[in-house]
Formats: sequence, structure tokens, C-alpha cells
Amino acid sequence: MNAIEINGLTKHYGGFTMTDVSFEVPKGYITGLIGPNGAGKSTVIKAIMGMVIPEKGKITVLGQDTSSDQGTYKQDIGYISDENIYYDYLSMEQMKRIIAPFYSRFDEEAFDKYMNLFELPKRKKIKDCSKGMKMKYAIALALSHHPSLLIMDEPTAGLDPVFRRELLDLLADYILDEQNTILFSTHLTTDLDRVADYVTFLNRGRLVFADSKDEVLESYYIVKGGKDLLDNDVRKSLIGIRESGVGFEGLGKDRQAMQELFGNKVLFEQPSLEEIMYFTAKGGKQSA
Ligand SMILES: Nc1ncnc2c1ncn2[C@@H]1O[C@H](COP(=O)(O)OP(=O)(O)OP(=O)(O)O)[C@@H](O)[C@H]1O
Repeated sequence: MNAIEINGLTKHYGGFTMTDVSFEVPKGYITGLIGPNGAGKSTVIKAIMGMVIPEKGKITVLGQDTSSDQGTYKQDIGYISDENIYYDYLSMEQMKRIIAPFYSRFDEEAFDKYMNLFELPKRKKIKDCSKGMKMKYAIALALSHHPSLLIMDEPTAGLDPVFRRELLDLLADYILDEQNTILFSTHLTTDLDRVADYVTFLNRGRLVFADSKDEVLESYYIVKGGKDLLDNDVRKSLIGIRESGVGFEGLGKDRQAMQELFGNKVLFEQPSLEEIMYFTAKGGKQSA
């Protein structure tokens, strides 16, 4: 079963077009949404949250069509924005009092537990909180109404490495209840290496892939070889290439064809998610 289904999402802004993006977020797992700056990650997340109205496409969240639902599906979502959506001059406690009534299952005890766990002083004004504290506060609020779906836009941005790791562990715990689902966007593929089960990759408003992390990693290869091997046909068959003075390194998909062509004249490696993102985003244009 899927927690989220996106079909044919299309949205135009001035210089940007999101074209026919379709993917699913399976229930009970962590799905990471990756892509370079401006790829459209926030646009997708805002469309799921009903904050961006697409020109085309259908979005179903927890079985409800978001365009016909009056927003009740949001009761079950813990949403963490990448923007500051709080009143700066209020304390964290005062802001919580404004937000809590919107959620029928808001749990004060859980809120206190997370505030203590994250070492957040309730009386501190939001304007005096660091970026990381604001993110922790957003996470505390989101978890306190026991959502079955957590949607987070860049939750690890601005966090120190220690809390980043703690947060990822917390997410892994949250998913232990197989009814819960997480979708989070990030630039940091190392976040995904640690916790993601599925990966959705957007580039320039288009879907590159949406699949299980293991399938993704297995379906690509990195090839390394001498410069003399790099003719036009090889260039065309690779998704991205990086050239140096003596050789090249490229990302491709059909390993067998490349193997038949070069045998043991080249070296094959399994790419990391970061390399897949880097070569796909840059294409074959750059050289090192
Ligand atoms: N309200 C808007 N009006 C005009 N253009 C917009 C608007 N919102 C987003 N865009 C543009 O749409 C594109 C995609 O933006 P989006 O924020 O979805 O990307 P992103 O992948 O989340 O990027 P980042 O990783 O930098 O946060 C960008 O070029 C952005 O400038």
C-alpha cells in the first residue's frame, strides 16, 4: 500500500517547469527525495500539503484525493517546512498553544518529552533560537500529534552532525511502527545512505527515478578508463562523464554492453547515491 501517490504533477513558474512527475511513497518506509538546488523538491512537498496548486496531476495522501478533501488528511501528517513558519516574537510554548488546537490528537506529554529530549527551553522566544533549535522545535511539534505520515523539507539542514545523526536515529525508531511513513527531502545523500529505504530523484523539474535504494544502486555503474577509450559512442552511452588529463570516469546504466565493448580495459565500480546525483545533474559537459 502507498501512503502517497503522485500522478502527472505539472507546475510552471517563471523560469521553471515541473513536468509530469509521478511517483509513490510506500507505507511503512522512509523515502528520501533528492535533487540539486532548484530541482523542484519543495514544490512537490508543497503540492502534497495543498500549498501549491498544480496545473495538472492528481495527488492521493493516505487514500484521500487532496484536491477534493477539505484538508482533514493533514491531521495525520507531521509537516516540517524548510521555511520559518512561526511567529518570531512568541516563545516556543506560546506558539505551541496556537498550533496544538488544530490537531485533535495533540499530546502535551509527548511535546514535553521531545522538548526535554531536544534540550529546548519552552520560554525562549523563537527569534532568539538558532536555526538548529528551530528545526528541533518543528520536529517536536510535528511528532507531538502522533502523525502516521511525516513529511519534512530539508530537516537536516542547519543541524550539527551530532543532532543530525540523532534525528536520523529518531526517524528510524519512528518507522519501527510499520504503520508510519516518512518522506523527506535532502541535498545530503549521506542522510539517505543511513536511513532511506526508497529514493526519489528529481532533476530540473523531472523525475529521474523512484525506486528502492538497493535497486537504484544496483542499476547504475561507474566506469573508469584511459582517455584513448573515450570516443563519441562511449560519450553518448554514458549519463555523465568527468575527464582528467589521463583518463575519464563516467556513470552509466547498461553495464553489460560496456563490459562487452571494453572487457578488462576499464574498471567498474558501484556508485554511491552522491555520484549518481552528481553525474546525472551535471551530464557529460564538465571536465575536472
Ligand atoms: N512561488 C514561486 N514563484 C516563482 N518561482 C518559484 C516559486 N517557488 C519555486 N519557484 C522556482 O521553482 C524552482 C524549484 O524550486 P523548489 O523550491 O521546488 O526547488 P528545491 O529542489 O526544493 O530547491 P532547494 O534544494 O534549493 O530548496 C526554482 O527555480 C524556484 O526558483
